[in-house]
Amino acid sequence: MEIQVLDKTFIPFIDAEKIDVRLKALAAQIESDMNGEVPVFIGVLNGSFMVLSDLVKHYKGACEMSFVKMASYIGTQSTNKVTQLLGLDVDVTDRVVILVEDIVDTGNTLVTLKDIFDQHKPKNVKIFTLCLKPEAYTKDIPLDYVGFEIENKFIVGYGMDYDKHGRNLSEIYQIK
Ligand SMILES: O=P(O)(O)OC[C@H]1O[C@H](OP(=O)(O)OP(=O)(O)O)[C@H](O)[C@@H]1O
Ligand code: HPA
Repeated sequence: MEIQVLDKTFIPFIDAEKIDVRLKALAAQIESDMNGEVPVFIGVLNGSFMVLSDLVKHYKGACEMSFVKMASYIGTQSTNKVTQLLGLDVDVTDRVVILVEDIVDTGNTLVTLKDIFDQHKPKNVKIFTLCLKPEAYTKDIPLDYVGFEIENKFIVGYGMDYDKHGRNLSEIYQIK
């Protein structure tokens, strides 16, 4: 059934059961890749709150988790855009970090995040994303765990917003 979010109409795209089945499979894959390591799952707010929660429920091994948020602001010079990481409260030195995203689109967010995390000298940074738009992603950071490769159309729900709305939808919808 079509839904309306603000001024846009969306159609059902990935249902809750399909998301759950995929997360369960990926959690098992991560577990088998860990070889006894205790990973630190790091969700990137706001969008990743649902996916991290549901992913770790399927992860049966030992793990830690936390969330971070990117903060972009204009510096003293109007062209000087600075991006900062807020909330990293785990020492990730020599740890296996799994960055958890709801979506990788252009990859701009990911490039900045990966740079910041690398400065903390982790053993390894792996990238998890529930959705990937391969036509839009032109960066060369390898994506280790991808839930769904999707076409280059705007989606909403399951944590993802359209102008701050629609994050609470339990399924993913695509713009009509
Ligand atoms: O690959 P990109 O083109 O960089 O897009 C992906 C990013 O965009 C969204 O976050 P957003 O910055 O909208 O913040 P939000 O998570 O609070 O919605 C999403 O959660 C990713 O972090
Ligand atoms: O398609 C999208 N939907 C919601 N948020 C996003 N951030 C990047 N791409 C998207």
